[in-house]
Amino acid sequence: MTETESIAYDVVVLGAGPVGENVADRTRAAGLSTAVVESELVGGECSYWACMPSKALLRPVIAQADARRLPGLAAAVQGPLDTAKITARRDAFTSHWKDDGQVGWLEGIGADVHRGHGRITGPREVTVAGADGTERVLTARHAVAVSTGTRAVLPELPGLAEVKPWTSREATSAKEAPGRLIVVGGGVVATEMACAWQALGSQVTLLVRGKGLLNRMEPFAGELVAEALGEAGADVRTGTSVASVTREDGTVVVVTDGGERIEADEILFATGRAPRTDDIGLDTIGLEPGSWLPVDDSLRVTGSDWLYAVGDVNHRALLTHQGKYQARIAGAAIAARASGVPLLETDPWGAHAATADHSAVPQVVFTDPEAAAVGLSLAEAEQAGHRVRAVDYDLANVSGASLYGDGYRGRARMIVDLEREILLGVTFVGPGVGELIHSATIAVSGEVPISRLWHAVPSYPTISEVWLRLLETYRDN
Ligand SMILES: Cc1cc2nc3c(=O)[nH]c(=O)nc-3n(C[C@H](O)[C@H](O)[C@H](O)COP(=O)(O)OP(=O)(O)OC[C@H]3O[C@@H](n4cnc5c(N)ncnc54)[C@H](O)[C@@H]3O)c2cc1C
Ligand SMILES: NC(=O)c1ccc[n+]([C@@H]2O[C@H](COP(=O)([O-])OP(=O)(O)OC[C@H]3O[C@@H](n4cnc5c(N)ncnc54)[C@H](O)[C@@H]3O)[C@@H](O)[C@H]2O)c1
Repeated sequence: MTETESIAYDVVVLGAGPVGENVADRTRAAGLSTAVVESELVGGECSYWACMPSKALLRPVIAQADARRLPGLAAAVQGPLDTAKITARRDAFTSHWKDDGQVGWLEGIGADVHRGHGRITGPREVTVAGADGTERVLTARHAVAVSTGTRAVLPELPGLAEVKPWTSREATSAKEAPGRLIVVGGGVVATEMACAWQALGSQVTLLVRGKGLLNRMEPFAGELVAEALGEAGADVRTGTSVASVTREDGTVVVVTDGGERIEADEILFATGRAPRTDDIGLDTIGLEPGSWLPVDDSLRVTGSDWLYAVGDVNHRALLTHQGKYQARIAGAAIAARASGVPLLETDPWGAHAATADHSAVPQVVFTDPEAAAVGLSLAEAEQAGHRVRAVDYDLANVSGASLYGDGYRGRARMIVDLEREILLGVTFVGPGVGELIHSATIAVSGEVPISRLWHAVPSYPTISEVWLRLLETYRDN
């Protein structure tokens, strides 16, 4: 028989990924009693099957590629990577898929962790079904925050389930490199995982249905990454779709839309994400199960005064750092409303408005070379009706870049809003540029005028001197 317990809180957070954890952090800091519901591991996709394990796999790959561009060091790093040691280090970064540390952290801030599958069962009510058959009804005096994230989407190909394809979960947690790996997709997961597993010992074939990789960034980002993947030995095929896939005697067999047959040991589908909202009780409150949850800038779901959707699940920006930013804002908005503040600071850039989601989202793709961007690309800026100029610079001509590695290849672009003389977007592609993007994020989110950027002097000889070159190029052309 099911035993039901009922507990009242100020706030109930559904989903304890990085975003749910941060909502709880802020509501607890405001003195609100907070329950956090988690059906798998506290820490979410990011900690166990996404950001952390993928970057732990990629870090030695990038370090080796950098070292190979330095005479005197290159010879010392010619051998293959030690995949077993790298996956062991990756396992340590995922705490061996145990969440005691993160549970302890949540308990340390005074949040109650409820393990089990949570479903909304009415206004301000979440029912948690525990694995042991228990049921707890959690009621929220002020807010329910949904931060249930996403899952991988697989294309509808007949017999795909029998092939047992990899999704991002298997690609980030595999113990060994498959001899041959087909990667389907041209987005961030596909390019990062193709780069990682090619270097870790697989022969990778990347099947991209579109014209190129990373198509949300400036076109040169995908071009430079594709070129480097090819040089690393991967077979990058653009304009290629999977017509059928089967597993024959253990071997994966893909037939492409062009009729080519490709064999592999494993196949990874990195073909996008869907919201984990199909089984969280949205129908009980008049919302569509399986849909992304649209929100206002305080992260409150359209039409509701108690339901918030934070992180991946609202589809604003599927990135951990951006979800955590939203969590800080949602937590502050929940706390302000709970304390009866009559007017919230919801104007652009106010304390209760996730304004950066619209105009200043940064992202780093951790491939060799790295691709990093913030704000709008040229195409996005033009589409939005801005009068803009794209200013380009070849990173190879920056002293700091040529010192960084011989034969340095990279490119930078800034998008100048010609009306306001501020930057709408910046993209850097090249080895070592990931750490540069925050300078651009400050320029874009701060709407720093070009006239003032001249006074932000980059140190010599760093790759950051590209800032000076971009300003000179803008001034002189
Ligand atoms: C391979 C890969 C690499 C990535 N690398 C990066 C990166 O380098 N940098 C970056 O910024 N972003 C990266 N991302 C994106 C990043 O993982 C997500 O943006 C981030 O995890 C979103 O956090 P979240 O808390 O919204 O959701 P999630 O991390 O998905 O967490 C949601 C949590 O909710 C739980 N949950 C779901 N439904 C229920 C329910 N009904 N009841 C109880 N609990 C539930 C889940 O178990 C999960 O723990 C990567 C993504 C992938 C796939
Ligand atoms: N370093 C990072 O910041 C990082 C790393 C990984 C993932 N992420 C985030 O996670 C999210 C998910 O990434 P993703 O790469 O899974 O999704 P994505 O939406 O970025 O890319 C999906 C790719 O699959 C292709 N595709 C979709 N359906 C297909 C089909 N049926 N057949 C062939 N190709 C198909 C698309 O054209 C696209 O190239 C992204 O928003 C990304 O920003 C971030």
